[in-house]
Amino acid sequence: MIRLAGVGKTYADGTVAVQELDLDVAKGELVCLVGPSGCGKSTTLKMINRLIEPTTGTIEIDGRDVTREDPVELRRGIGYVIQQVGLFPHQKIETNVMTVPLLYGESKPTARERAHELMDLVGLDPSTYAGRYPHQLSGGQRQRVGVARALAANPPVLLMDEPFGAVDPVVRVRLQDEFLRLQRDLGKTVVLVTHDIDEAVRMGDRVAVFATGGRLAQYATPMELLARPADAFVADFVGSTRGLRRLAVTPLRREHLEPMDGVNAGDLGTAIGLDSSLEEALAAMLRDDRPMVGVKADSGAGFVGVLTPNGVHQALRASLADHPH
Ligand SMILES: Nc1ncnc2c1ncn2[C@@H]1O[C@H](COP(=O)(O)OP(=O)(O)OP(=O)(O)O)[C@@H](O)[C@H]1O
Repeated sequence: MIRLAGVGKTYADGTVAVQELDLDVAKGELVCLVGPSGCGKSTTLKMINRLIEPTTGTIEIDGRDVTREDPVELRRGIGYVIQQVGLFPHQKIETNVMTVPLLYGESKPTARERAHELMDLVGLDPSTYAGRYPHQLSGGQRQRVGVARALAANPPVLLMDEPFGAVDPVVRVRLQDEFLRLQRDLGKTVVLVTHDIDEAVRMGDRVAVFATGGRLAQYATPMELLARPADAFVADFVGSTRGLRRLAVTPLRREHLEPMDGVNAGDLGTAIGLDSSLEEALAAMLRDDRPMVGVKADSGAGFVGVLTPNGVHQALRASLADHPH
């Protein structure tokens, strides 16, 4: 869907922001670009929608060279979400979101209807928020408006630059979850820039780790990245606690459960679902202060087994085996 080949950017003052970058993003995939400050993440993103022109290489979207597209046309097919949402301060939220449909020649009533739909989609009740002004919203709510506006033209591609950067950590996680849920239905092709490795491994189908000087150090699934960092730079960047992070991206597996034989269901704490991560499983054991947690296929059903810390260990090891060198 998006293909960067040999892409480089050297700014006029000689700063090499990105060098020889090859990166492909499949249709419907969410890719996170992560790395320390100044490593060329935003520059890369802005080259995709031609806010910045590359010095070398080619960028294709759906097989079409973006440098040959009219930039205005190009950007219609690409939603762009930035940290400073860039809402018009003197216009109501509704009007802010309506801007894009109006731009496409929709009538006012249709544009308004579409704006309300989009507000609903991002969890802002139009009956409460349509008439408010940007300063009357929280940072998280403003961010949602930014996402709604970026989705207004129903673009197949979304570029997001630190979209959840301006909010506190709790709201941040909530926005991440909301966006992931939305993305499950929308299936956009998304490139998301973040400096936060936790955000990258939570959100990304694949994660591109950039090193200073715009070098792509590793491009892999979150699990691979955490289990097998490509070099010392990536290992350092994902941190010495990467084993803990792996818990969050490793699903529990039926084969690592132990049978219920001899376990009294009444002795178990709150059950977890078969679709839980190992992190959720361990969290449940710690919360309920039990040495095991009961697992159910769905909340109404009976137990399929119990997971113990030993099972967690087995599951982690098995996930490593899935990702050989
Ligand atoms: N217009 C410009 N002229 C010269 N150098 C620039 C320009 N814009 C960015 N740079 C430099 O290019 C490098 C990459 O910048 P970029 O904004 O892409 O990094 P980033 O990884 O997104 O950083 P951050 O996480 O801090 O936003 C930096 O060294 C930056 O100082």
